[in-house]
Amino acid sequence: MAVQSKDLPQQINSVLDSIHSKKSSSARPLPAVALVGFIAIVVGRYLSNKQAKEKKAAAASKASASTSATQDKGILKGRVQAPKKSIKYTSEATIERNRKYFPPSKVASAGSSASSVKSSVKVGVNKEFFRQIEAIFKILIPKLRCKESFILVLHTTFLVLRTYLSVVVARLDGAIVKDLIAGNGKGFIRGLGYWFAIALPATYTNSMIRYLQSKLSIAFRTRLTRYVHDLYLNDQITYYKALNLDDRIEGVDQYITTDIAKFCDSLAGLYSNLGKPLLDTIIFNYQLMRSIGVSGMGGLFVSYVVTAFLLRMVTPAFGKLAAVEAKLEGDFRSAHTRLITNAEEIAFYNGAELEHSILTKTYKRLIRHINSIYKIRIAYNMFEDFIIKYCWSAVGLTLCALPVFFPALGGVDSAKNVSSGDQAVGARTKGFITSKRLMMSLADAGGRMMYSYKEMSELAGSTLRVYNLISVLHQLHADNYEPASAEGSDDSKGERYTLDDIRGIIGYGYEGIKFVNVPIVTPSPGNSNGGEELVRDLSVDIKPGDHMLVTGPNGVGKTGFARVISGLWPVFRGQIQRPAPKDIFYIPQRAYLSIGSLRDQVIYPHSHADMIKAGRTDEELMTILKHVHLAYIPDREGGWDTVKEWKDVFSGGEKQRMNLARLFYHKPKFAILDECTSAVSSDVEGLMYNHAKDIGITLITISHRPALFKYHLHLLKFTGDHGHWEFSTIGTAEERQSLEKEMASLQAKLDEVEQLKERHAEIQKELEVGLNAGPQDGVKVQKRGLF
Ligand SMILES: Nc1ncnc2c1ncn2[C@@H]1O[C@H](COP(=O)(O)OP(=O)(O)OP(=O)(O)O)[C@@H](O)[C@H]1O
Repeated sequence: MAVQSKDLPQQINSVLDSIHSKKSSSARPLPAVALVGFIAIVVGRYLSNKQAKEKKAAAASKASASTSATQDKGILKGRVQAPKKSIKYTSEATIERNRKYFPPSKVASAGSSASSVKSSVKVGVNKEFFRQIEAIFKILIPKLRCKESFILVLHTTFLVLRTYLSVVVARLDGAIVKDLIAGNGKGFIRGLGYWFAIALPATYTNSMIRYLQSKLSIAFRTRLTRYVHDLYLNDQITYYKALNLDDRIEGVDQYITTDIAKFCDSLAGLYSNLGKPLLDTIIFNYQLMRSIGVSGMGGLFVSYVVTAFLLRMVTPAFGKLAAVEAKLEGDFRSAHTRLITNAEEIAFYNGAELEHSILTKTYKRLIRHINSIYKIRIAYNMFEDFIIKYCWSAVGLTLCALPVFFPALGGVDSAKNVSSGDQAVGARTKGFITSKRLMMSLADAGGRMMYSYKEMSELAGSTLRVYNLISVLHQLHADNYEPASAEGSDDSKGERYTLDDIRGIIGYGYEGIKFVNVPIVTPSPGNSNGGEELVRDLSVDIKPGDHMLVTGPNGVGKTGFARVISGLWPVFRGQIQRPAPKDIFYIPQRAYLSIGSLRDQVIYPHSHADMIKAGRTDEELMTILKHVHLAYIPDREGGWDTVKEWKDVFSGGEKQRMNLARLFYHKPKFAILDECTSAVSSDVEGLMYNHAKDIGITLITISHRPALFKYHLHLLKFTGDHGHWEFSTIGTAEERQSLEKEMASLQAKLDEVEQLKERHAEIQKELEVGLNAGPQDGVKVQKRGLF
C-alpha cells in the first residue's frame, strides 16, 4: 500500500534507484511484485466472490429446473417459468432526462435511407463525434458508483501497472547487459532471477488487462441493450412507430444486435489501446529525458507532430466506410430473415432461384464494399508502417546516440555515467540499452496511438449508428416524427397530413368508442405531401352491445380504422374517445403465435405469472379451448407446458381459433376482429361469434363476407369514393330475433333434409337390390322386345 500511495514518477524512481544502487549492480523489482501481488489478491477475491455467486445462482436455477422437467426447452425456457428476479426497467423520468442529450445527429446517417438533416458535418473524429460519445456515456456510466466505473478503475490500475512494469523491465535489461559486459557473473545471475520474478506479475497484468477489457465491453453492451430495449418496447409502441411511421432507421435488429456490440467492443478496446500508449508516452518520455536530454526530447516531439500531421492527411474516411459496411451487413441479414419468415410461401411458388439472386446481389454489394476498404487500407498501412516502424526507429536511434557522441546534450542519467575506461563503456552500454528499450516501447506506444486514430475513425462510424438509433427512439417515444420537407409539396392536393402536424386528440375512459370528424390517413414518413386520406371526417359512436360490421373494398382503410382506434396510426384531426387499452382487444388478419408454451398461446400477452396472479387456472383454459373446438390440442401436443414453434404446428384454421381463444381468455369489453375467422368453418365460426356475445364482448368485425351480417347490429361501409363512408343499422334486436327464429326454423328444415336424403338413399338401395335380383329378366325383356 505504501508503494501505491507515492506519486508515480517518484515511485518509479525509487524502484529504479534501488536497481541502480551501488550495493547491487542488478535490479530489485520487489515493490512491483508486491504491488501486483496486492492487486492480484484484491482482484482474485473479487473474481472468486463473483464466481461463487454465479455458481450459487446456477445451482439454485438447476434445483428449480429439476422441479419442472418439461421446462427444459432451450432458449424458450425463460418464458415458461415465471421470472424469479423482477427486472428493473429504465424509468420514464430517466428517459425524459436523457432525451435532451440526444437531439437529431448533425451528421447525415449512412445507415438510413433518408435523412432530414442537411449537414456538411462528416462522419469522423470531430466535435460532433465527441458530443455523441458524451451523450452515450450518460447511459453507459449513469452514476459514479456503478459496476462499469469499478471495472474502469480496475482496468486503469492495471494499465498503469503495465507501464510501470515496462519501465522496470527496461532498466533491468540495461542492468543485465551492463553486468554481462563487465563480466559480473553473480550480478548477471541475480539479474536473470529478477527477470523471471517480474515475468510472473507482468503476464498476470497483461491477461487481466485483456479480461477487464472484455468485461468492460460486455458491461457497456448490457447497459446499452437494456436501455434500448426499454425505449423500444414499451407502452408508447416505439417499435411499431420505428418500423411503420418513420424511416430514419432501417433494420433496427441489426442496430440492436450487431452495431451496439461492435460499438462497445471498439470503445472498450480503444480505452486500452489509447489509454495505455498515452500513459506510456508520458512516463517513457519522462524517463527518456533523463538519458537523452531536453534537446533529444525536442527532436522526439517534432517527430510526433510531423507524423501525426502526415497520418491525418492520408487517413481515409474510415468512419464513413465503417458506417456503410454496417448498413450493408444489415441489408444482407434482413434478406436472410425475410427468407426464413416466408420460407413456405416461397417454396410453394418455387421462388428459390429469384430469392437466391436477391441474396447473392445483397452479399455482392457488401463484399464489394469490404474489398474496396481493404484496397484503401493497403496504401494507408504501407505509409503507416513506414513512418512508425522505420522512420521512428531511425529517429530513436539517432536520439539515443546523441548523449554518446555529444555528452553535453545528455540528460541527468547520462551525466551521471560520464567517466572513463571500462566503467564508462559499461555505463554507456547500460544507458544505451535502457534508452533503446524505452525508445522501442515509446515507438510501440506512438504506433499504437496512431493506429488508435484509425480505430477512432471507425468508432466514429459505429458511434453514429448507435447514437442515431437512441436519438430516433427517443424522438419517437415522444411522438416526434421525421419532419416532412417542404420541397416538392403540392398545395393543390388539399389538406396535408404530415407526421409533424398531428392535431387530433385521443381520450381514454369512455364507455364506448366514439369518432368525431376523424380522417383515416395512411402515414407517410418524410413525404412532403403527407399521407393519403382514406376516409374523410368519420363520426360514429359505438356503445357497448352495438356489434358493428365494417366493410368495403380492398385497401379502402378498414384495417386502418382499427389501427387508428388502437393508436397505431395517428389521429391527424378530430377526436376519439375510447375505453382503457385493456378493454379493447384486436385480433389481426394474420394469426400471431408467440414463442413459448401451449399455455402461453392462449393467454398471450399475459405471462404464466400474470395468469397465476389473476387466479386463472388450466381448467379454465381447457373450457376456453372447448369453445373454439381445440380441446384435443393439449393432449395431442403433450400438455400445457409443451414448447414448440407453434406457427409451424397449427393449421391456418387452428391458428385463427387459437387467437379467438385468447379473446375468450381476456374477455375485453370490445373486440376488433379483422377477418380473423376467414379460415374457420362457418358452423364453428357462428358458435364462436355467439359465445363472444354471450360473455359480453362487443364485436367490431372487419369483413367482406355477408354471412357475418347476422351477428351484428350496425354496418359501417367505406365506399372508397373520395373518403366516403355510410353508417346504417342492420336490424333492431326484435327484427334480428325474428330473423334468428327464421334461421333456426330453416336450420331445422335443413336438418330434415338430411333425414330425407338418408331415406332417399335407403330407397335407392332397395331398388338396386331389386334390379340385381333379376338381371336376366331384364335382359330377357330386352331380347323379347328385340326379337
Ligand atoms: N404502414 C403503411 N404506410 C402507408 N400506407 C399503408 C400502410 N399500411 C397500409 N397502407 C395503405 O393503406 C391503405 C388501406 O389499408 P388497409 O389495410 O386499411 O386496407 P383494408 O381496407 O383493410 O384492405 P383489405 O380488405 O385488403 O384488408 C392501403 O392502400 C394500404 O396500402
